[in-house]
Amino acid sequence: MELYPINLKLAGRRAAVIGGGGVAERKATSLLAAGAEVSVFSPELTPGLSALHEAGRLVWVPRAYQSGDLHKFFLVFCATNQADINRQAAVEARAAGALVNIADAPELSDFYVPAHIAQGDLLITVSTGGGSPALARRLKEDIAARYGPEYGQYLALIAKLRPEMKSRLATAKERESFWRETIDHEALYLLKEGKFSEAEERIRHAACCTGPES
Ligand SMILES: C[C@@]1(CC(=O)O)c2cc3[nH]c(cc4nc(cc5[nH]c(cc(n2)[C@H]1CCC(=O)O)[C@@](C)(CC(=O)O)[C@@H]5CCC(=O)O)C(CC(=O)O)=C4CCC(=O)O)c(CCC(=O)O)c3CC(=O)O
Ligand SMILES: NC(=O)C1=CN([C@@H]2O[C@H](COP(=O)(O)OP(=O)(O)OC[C@H]3O[C@@H](n4cnc5c(N)ncnc54)[C@H](O)[C@@H]3O)[C@@H](O)[C@H]2O)C=CC1
Repeated sequence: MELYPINLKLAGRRAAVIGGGGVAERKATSLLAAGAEVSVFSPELTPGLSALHEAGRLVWVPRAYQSGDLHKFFLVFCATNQADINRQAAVEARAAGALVNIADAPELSDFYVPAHIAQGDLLITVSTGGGSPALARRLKEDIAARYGPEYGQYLALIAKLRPEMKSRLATAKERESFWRETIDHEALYLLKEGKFSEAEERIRHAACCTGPES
């Protein structure tokens, strides 16, 4: 089935994770990284989830999931090792208006979590449509080796220039061709070498030599 790719803003949004095992920990960790308010319903937690709870990063409801638990959540992850409980919780969550991910039932889920790498605001995701999470993970590792932190730094520099170029270049068409032509491998190389000010200088120079008059 064709999936629709979308990157969600989760700051201040509530997410529930049912279950406290390894899968729940992976989901809770990436939710927290995106700024979600996470509640975990589970009689037990992995050491990693316990540490997050002790650090005040998430709410732990220390018991089995009960019907009535899932009001007012934007996302719900059903990640216990009990297939029937996961399905029951999913039905309740969806009826309450949440989007639901069921760890052991892709076919019943509203969305899948892709493998991802983040370098600053650069986010690269890999999905196999549920066909092979192991392949998604392997591709992610290959991509992470190819696109290092210098890409996040480069993005931060050119993102800063965008408002300026918007006022300098009058039409969307001009801006489009400027940005398409401006990806600069030399600047990326300088960033990789740790030469931040040289890279910034180079990017600024390319931008300042462009304008309606040039
Ligand atoms: C459908 C989906 C639903 C969802 O969870 O969103 C789903 C479902 C299932 N995964 C299972 C197993 C494994 N999952 C992983 C790892 C990851 N799984 C993730 C996502 C997804 N997993 C969604 C589809 C994503 C896509 O489109 O490909 C990643 C990418 C993201 C994340 O979880 O954060 C994360 C990589 C983290 C990273 O980046 O490192 C590994 C590998 C490993 O751990 O090394 C294994 C063992 C090897 C294998 O099976 O491939 C099983 C049990 C199968 C069984 O019982 O045999 C099911 C259920 C089923 O398939 O029925
Ligand atoms: N989607 C994915 O990425 C993956 C999914 N899976 C599937 O995900 C499920 C969970 O896997 P793991 O975390 O490895 O399992 P696990 O056995 O380590 O953890 C299960 C957790 O669920 C809790 N639990 C059990 N009954 C509960 C209830 N009624 N209410 C609340 N919590 C309850 C347990 O206390 C435990 O913390 C399995 O069904 C597995 O097949 C496995 C690997 C990856």
